[in-house]
Amino acid sequence: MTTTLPGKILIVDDDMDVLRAARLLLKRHFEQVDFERNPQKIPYLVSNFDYDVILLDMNFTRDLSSGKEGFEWLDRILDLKPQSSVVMFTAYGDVEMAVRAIKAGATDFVLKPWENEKLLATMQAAFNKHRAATQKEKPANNTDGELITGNSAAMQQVMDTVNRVAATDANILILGENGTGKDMLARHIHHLSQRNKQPFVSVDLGAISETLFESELFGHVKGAFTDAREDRNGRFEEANSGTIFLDEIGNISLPFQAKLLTVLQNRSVTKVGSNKTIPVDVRLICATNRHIQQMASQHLFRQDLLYRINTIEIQLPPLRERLEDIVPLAEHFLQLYRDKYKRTVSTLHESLVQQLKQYEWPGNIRELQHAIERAVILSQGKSLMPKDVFVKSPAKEQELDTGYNLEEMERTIITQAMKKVNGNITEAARELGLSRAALYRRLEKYNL
Ligand SMILES: Nc1ncnc2c1ncn2[C@@H]1O[C@H](COP(=O)(O)OP(=O)(O)OP(=O)(O)O)[C@@H](O)[C@H]1O
Repeated sequence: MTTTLPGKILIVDDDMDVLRAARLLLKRHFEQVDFERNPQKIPYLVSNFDYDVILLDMNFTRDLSSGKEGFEWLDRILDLKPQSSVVMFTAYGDVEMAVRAIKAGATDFVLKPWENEKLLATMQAAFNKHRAATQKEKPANNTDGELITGNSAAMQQVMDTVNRVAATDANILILGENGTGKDMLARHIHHLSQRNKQPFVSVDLGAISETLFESELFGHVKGAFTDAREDRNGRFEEANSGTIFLDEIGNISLPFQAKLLTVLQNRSVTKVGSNKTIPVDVRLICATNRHIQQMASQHLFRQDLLYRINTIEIQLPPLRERLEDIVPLAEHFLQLYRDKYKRTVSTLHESLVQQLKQYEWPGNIRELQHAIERAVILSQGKSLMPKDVFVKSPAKEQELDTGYNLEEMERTIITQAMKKVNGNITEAARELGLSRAALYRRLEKYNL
């Protein structure tokens, strides 16, 4: 079972190979991924479907490298739906063009040929941003954000620490696998702190390109680079007198670690293109899913920066080590989505409770949340059953147990090969001894 975000994605590109490969990757992480070769269809699609993120090519056929068409379509999309999250897809590593696109309202950009991880991280960040922006419009009684601590000893210990340190200004480093609730805990700490009337600014460092790092965090002044037409505050200034949450801190390069350290030591920022320092008063919370102590001992993460950020270290346990919390969390999500989707399902069936505790939950709480959301949407009875939640039996996923049905065997082998190479079509085709085109045909045939 892979983690699927409940998002709708649209990819618009005139290159069919790009569309297929990007869709194939994103389909495994988002609920719905549509694609379109003809940009003229954009107005119809954007007006009629609520897309969370649109991945938009900058250059269609008319003028191959100026990006002009991409800008025109970006404008059109934002006219139709100003809240849209648009990620620009460009084959030309032109930083100026990317910065211009972001100034024109795009959320981010990705260069072609892309790295799967990078494209995915960018799309997930754009999705989160779009959901955060649109959720602000929901009524205040929305309970999406309620923190469930459960009964496990591991979580009790975490909450003891949180309650003791939240009101102080101590810097906190939250460690834990993906989906364990680091972001949610950071917000909770801010909420318990004396700064809770001030801003909480969350920055996903893993999703910011190196070229935009400084400008995004520290701001820039007019004229600092082409298209910097006005002064812009960075995220540190936005967080002034509140809390700044730096997520994926383990992902930044050594030169940027040095820049960040300077800001933390001096408690001031300098905008790109300026030499004036601006004092900032922020409480710092950082998070990472990486083994940061080990990175420090391998000189991949600066030890002095680590000392700065981990005054208090909180380790969030993975869900498989919080077995007692699985049912309270599942029940919480059941209520949440039952109300949201106006369904009648009200309990977890006993057989499901057993399976929920046996499954490993590699995607942690996020995976559980999405599994319950999908199950509630599809549910028909009063109780959620194992088949509603575990679309495939988790224990059998790895096995090649298909009898002698050739088509089934081919499907299974292709699925395993794709998994092994993380969805890289060229490598999978090589593994399977097929051409890329032959592999594409089979992926389409089996709807993989
Ligand atoms: N204790 C909790 N109670 C209720 N929901 C939770 C809890 N912890 C996490 N969630 C939900 O699980 C999802 C993932 O949580 P969150 O984004 O905080 O995890 P994360 O560790 O920051 O993930 P990543 O490392 O991938 O950024 C969110 O939708 C959040 O609402």
